Formats: sequence, C-alpha cells, structure tokens
Amino acid sequence: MVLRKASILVIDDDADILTALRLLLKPLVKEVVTDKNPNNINSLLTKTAFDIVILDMNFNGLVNTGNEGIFWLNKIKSLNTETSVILMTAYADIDLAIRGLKEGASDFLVKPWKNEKFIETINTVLGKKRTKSGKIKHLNANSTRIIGESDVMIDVFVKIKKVAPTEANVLVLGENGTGKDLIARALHDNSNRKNQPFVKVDVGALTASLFESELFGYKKGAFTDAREDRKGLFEAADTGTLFLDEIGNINLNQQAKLLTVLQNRQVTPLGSNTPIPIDIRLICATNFDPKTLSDEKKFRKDLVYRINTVDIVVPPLRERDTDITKLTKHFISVYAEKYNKNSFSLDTGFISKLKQHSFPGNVRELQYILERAVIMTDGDVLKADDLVFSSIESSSTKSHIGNSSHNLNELEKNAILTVLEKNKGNISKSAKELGITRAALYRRIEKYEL
Ligand SMILES: Nc1ncnc2c1ncn2[C@@H]1O[C@H](COP(=O)(O)OP(=O)(O)OP(=O)(O)O)[C@@H](O)[C@H]1O
Repeated sequence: MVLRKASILVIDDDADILTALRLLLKPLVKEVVTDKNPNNINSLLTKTAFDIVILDMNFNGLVNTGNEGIFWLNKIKSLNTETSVILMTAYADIDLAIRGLKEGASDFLVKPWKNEKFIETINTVLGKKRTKSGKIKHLNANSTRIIGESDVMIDVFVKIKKVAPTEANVLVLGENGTGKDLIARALHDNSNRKNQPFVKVDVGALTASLFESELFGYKKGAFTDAREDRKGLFEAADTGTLFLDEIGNINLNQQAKLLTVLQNRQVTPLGSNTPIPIDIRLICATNFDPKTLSDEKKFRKDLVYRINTVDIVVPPLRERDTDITKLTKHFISVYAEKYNKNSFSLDTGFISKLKQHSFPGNVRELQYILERAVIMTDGDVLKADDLVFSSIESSSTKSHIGNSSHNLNELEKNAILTVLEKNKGNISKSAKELGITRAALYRRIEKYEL
C-alpha cells in the first residue's frame, strides 16, 4: 500500500506528541486520527479500518497490569483486524519494545524520533502489507549470503534487521547446521559494532579448567602453565560482539561464573584481583530446545533471562521445503566454480529427491551432499542418482521422524560408530561426513561413551 492511501491512528496521552504527528502525517496520508485515551481504541477500530495504529508504550497509570503498551497491543491483536501496530517507546524501553515485536507489533520507533525515520518506518510496514515477504530477500553475514525464501526465514531476516542495531542480547535457537553461526555474524555485521571485533567461542567444547582461563584470561603464574599474562576472550571482544556458541552445554558452575561477569560487566583474570570493565554485545546459540533450557536443574533461569532479551528460532531445513531449491542452486553454482566445472542443469527428480530427505544435519548436510555430487558428476546434468546420502543421512528419510527418541538415539549412535570406523577414527572427516561440527561429534562420543 502507498502512503497517501493509508489511514493511520495515533494513540498517545501526550497532547504535544499528537499535535506533532498530526502535522507531520496529515499532508502525506489519506487520514490521520489521534486520540489521548487508549480506552477508545476498540470503538475507533470498529468504525474505521485503520492500516496502522501508532501506539505509545507508556500511559500514565490507566492500566495496572505491568506494561500498558503491551496490554493495548494485545487488545488490538485480539480484535483480529488487518491493522498493523507500530510501538513508540523511549530509548530506555527498547527491551520492552522488542517484547512487543514478539507479541505481534510490526515495528517500533524510539522517541524522540527523526521525521524521515518515522515516515520510512510507516512506509516499510505498509510495504509489508503488500507482499508478506517485504523487501528482505537475503542477508549477508560477512562475505556469506544467508539464503532463504520461506516465510519462516523471511521472518528471521526481518528480526535480524530489526534487532541487530539495538544492544539487545540475542539467543539463537536451532538444530545443528541450521545456520545459527551465520545469523550471529549477520547480527554483528548489521550492528553499530560492525567495525569492532566479533569473537566466537564454542563454550560447549571448553573443559572446566579451560572455560575460565580462555574466557577471563589469566596472570603469569596463576597456574602451572601460565608462563605469561594472557587476555581472555571477553576482553578480546571488548567494544564488539561476543558469540557464545553451544551455550546449552555448560554446567551450572560455569553458568554462575558467566552470570557474574554479565551482571557486573567486568572480568577478573585468573590470578588477578583487579576486575577489568568490559563492553560487549552478547549473542548466544544452542541446539537445545527452549523446553530444555527452561529446566532449572540444567539451566539457571536468571542466566536464561539475561542472555535472551530476544530469541531467534531457526527452523530445521525439513520444515522449509521452499528453501531447498534456492539453497541447492546456490551451493551447486558455488561448488561448480570451486571445482572448475561448467554450470549444471538439474534433471527432473533431483530436487524432489532432496525434498524427500529429512536432513538431520540441516543446511550443512545439504551443502556436503551437493559438494559430493558436483565433484563426482561428469557432464553438465545432475541427476537424482548423483545424490548419495551417507549412512546417517539415508537412515533418516522423512518417514522416520515419528520414531521414539530412544530409537533415534540408537540410530545416531550406530551412524556415528559406522562413520568413525569408516574414517578410522578421524574426527574431522567423520564430523564432515555426519554433517555436524567437530565439537558436536565430541559431545556425542562422550554421550554414547564410544
Ligand atoms: N541459509 C543459509 N544460506 C547459506 N548457507 C547456509 C545457510 N544456513 C546454513 N548455511 C551453511 O551451512 C553450514 C552450517 O551453518 P552454521 O555453521 O551457521 O550452522 P549452525 O546452526 O551454527 O551449526 P552448529 O550448531 O553445528 O554449530 C555453513 O557452511 C553455512 O554457511
């Protein structure tokens, strides 16, 4: 929809703001209605099909149920109208506005606003009404393009764009190989810290003793091998972004230490008494499902709250069939170039065979299957027969999804054993073939006591 055809309702209990917005919007839109009292929202929306409600987050004590903005947002959403909501908030309330995004708001604006930014936000929200996908078709993370055209991935892209420039801590949730790493990187690259360091730590792979020395650093003599002072990774990420991968795998003791650093915003290297202030934006990722993270026996609630101001859930590849085609074409052209092959065309049946597969290793697995196919195929047509799924892959066509977790564990254990045997215990090769990271393979070897 274009701006000049839009009907806009502004709700704010500050008369000056209503006047300013009336003056700003009147010459640009079809209709602008302003009201001081959110109690009138219901009747106003019944009378007029507003395209957008611009809603203040803070009313003076009209409702006593936590935050009024969220209360009225939910009211508008419960009316089942096509109306989009843009929240207005003070800078200090950004976390709240992000909660508003989770609860269905289309966007938020920070007061005091710049008029151009205000109009741009309204235009973007109107644009999204026209095409669900909006304008974002892909995102770049460093030099890698994040591919996706399914509705769920477009939502992920929109969320990244929205959240990246804020200082909010982000928790990225998704199975192995879904692209969590790329998303963490994209959050950094689209943030105000993009020219500062991006430091990734696979905390799940750190042993108890390494956890502290790697993250917090140490002074010479702090322990036997500490021959010189060493900066920790928190300090290395100062002014930039710290990405803690596999956060679900750290024990309660490590969680307590991490929480102390995050609360105090300072680290004390081992063997030192002097805390060092740190300024980091924190991104965490895990392949645990939210249910496991909310199990207090495994994960401290206060830490979950702290790392999870916003969460981004990346769905498994098997739930976004539409992305398979685009990812396939992308990887085939990347590998054709890498291995100096002519461009390939795809035989009928090639994509549908891929779509039959459940991809337990997600995009990473698809990538390896296609790399293999490109390397092994002579000529310039890729056929369904050129797709070779390895033992773990072929044992997981979509029909197996309903297996009990016990059977899946057995399946996984056997597949790991087979691949390890085949590769004579070589961890890198086996991890690659299984479509998981080396750290993920080590954890499974420990889990199944192989
Ligand atoms: N949407 C995507 N577009 C392009 N490449 C992708 C996409 N998603 C994943 N990949 C590629 O798949 C591989 C795995 O992605 P990534 O490492 O980000 O996954 P992950 O969820 O962090 O995995 P793990 O949990 O095992 O660490 C990488 O090579 C990445 O470039």
